Amino acid sequence: MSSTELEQIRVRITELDSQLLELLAERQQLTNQVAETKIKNSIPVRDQKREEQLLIRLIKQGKKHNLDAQYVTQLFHVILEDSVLNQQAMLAARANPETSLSVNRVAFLGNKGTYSYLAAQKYFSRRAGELLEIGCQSFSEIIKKVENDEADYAVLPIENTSSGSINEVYDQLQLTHLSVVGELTHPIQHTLLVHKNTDISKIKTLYAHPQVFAQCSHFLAELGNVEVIPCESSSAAMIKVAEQDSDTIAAIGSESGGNLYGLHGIKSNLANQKENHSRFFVVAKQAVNVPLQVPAKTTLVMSTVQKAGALVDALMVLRDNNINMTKLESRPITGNPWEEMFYIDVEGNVQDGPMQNALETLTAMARTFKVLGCYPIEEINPTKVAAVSALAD
Ligand SMILES: C=C(O[C@@H]1C=C(C(=O)O)C=C[C@H]1O)C(=O)O
Repeated sequence: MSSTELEQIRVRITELDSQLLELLAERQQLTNQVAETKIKNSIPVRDQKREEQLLIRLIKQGKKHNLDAQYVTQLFHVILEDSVLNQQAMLAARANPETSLSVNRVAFLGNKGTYSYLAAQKYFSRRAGELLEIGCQSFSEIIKKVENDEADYAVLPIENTSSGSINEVYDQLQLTHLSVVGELTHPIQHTLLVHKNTDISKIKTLYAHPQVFAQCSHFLAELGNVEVIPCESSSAAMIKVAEQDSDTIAAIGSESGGNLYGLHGIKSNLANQKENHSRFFVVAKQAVNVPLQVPAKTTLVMSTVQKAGALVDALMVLRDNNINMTKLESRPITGNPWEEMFYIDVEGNVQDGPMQNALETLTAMARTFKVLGCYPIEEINPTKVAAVSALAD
C-alpha cells in the first residue's frame, strides 16, 4: 500500500471518528431530555428492561456487521453508564439547588496524580462548577478542611478490592459530623514509574503509599532485594522519584498521575488482584436529598448493647424490612476497649417507607445509632455480557 493510499484511508477514519463523537453528543442530549421527562413525571432514572432490550438488539445488529458481541456490549456499557450517571447527577442537582456552586473546593489525599485526585476529577466532571483541588497530607487534615469551611467536599478512599477496608478513614468517620453525600469506584492500575529509562533489574529503591505496597505484595516478593520506602501519598512517592536523577529508583502509582511529574511506566498491572478497584466516599457538611427516582445507598453507623446476639438482632431488622445489606464493617471504639462500632451499607433511600421503619427500630434498640449519609449509587453494572449475549443468540 502506498503512503497516499494509507493517508486516504486515515482521512476517512478521522471523518468517521468525528461523526461517532457527534452522534454520541446527540445521544447525550436526548438522554438529558429523557431525564427532564422523568423529573416531570416522577419516573425512575434506571430502566433495566429497556437497557437489556437495547443491548440484545444491538448485539444482533452488530453480528450482521461482523462485530463481536463482547465488543458491542462493552462499548454500550460505557455509553449506558455515562447516560445513567449524567441523569442521576441532573436529578440530584435539581433536588439540591444549594449544592450548585460555581467552584467546588475539594480536599483529597496528596497532590495532583494520586488516585484520590483522579477520583475527585471523575466525580466532579459530571457536576456543575469548577473544581478547586485542595491536596492534604492526612485523612484528619482532609476532614478538618470541610469542618472548618475551607473545603466544600472531601474525597476519602474507603475500601479497596484487594487490601480491604481503609480503617483509618472509618475511624475518622466515627468522630465527625460530616455526611456522606456520594460514592464512586475508580479502577486502581498500579504501574512502576521511573524518571530515567531503566530496567526493573536495576531498581534498588521503591517509593509508594503503604496501601499500595500491601496491594502489590506479590510483585514486591518477586523483586527481591529492594528497599521499600513508605510515603504519605502516591504523589509524594512520584515527587521523590522526579526530584532525583537516578535510574535505580522508582515509584508505584497510576500512569496518568506519574505523567504529571514527568515519570513514565515500565511495568503495569502490579497489583495482586487483577481487578483492583477503590471505593471512595464524598463527604460534606450538609446531607443531601436523594430523589426517590435515583437508586440510593445509605450508610449507617451503630454500636450495639452488650448482649449475646445484639448484632444479629439488628441485622434481622434489615431483613424484616427487605433491605439489602451491601457491606458490614466493624471497628474498635476509640477509648472503649473491646467494644465495636458497626458500619453498615444498605441499598435504599432514607425517605423510603421500609427504610424509615428500619431506622426507627434500630434507633430504639442500638446503644448509639447514626445515619452517616444517603447518596446515589454510582456503580451502574449494566446487564451482564454473558446473559445478554445468550439472549441475543
Ligand atoms: C435514557 C434512558 O435512561 C436510562 C438510560 C438508557 C440509555 O441511555 O439508553 C436506557 C435506560 C435507562 O436506564 C431511558 O430511560 O430511555
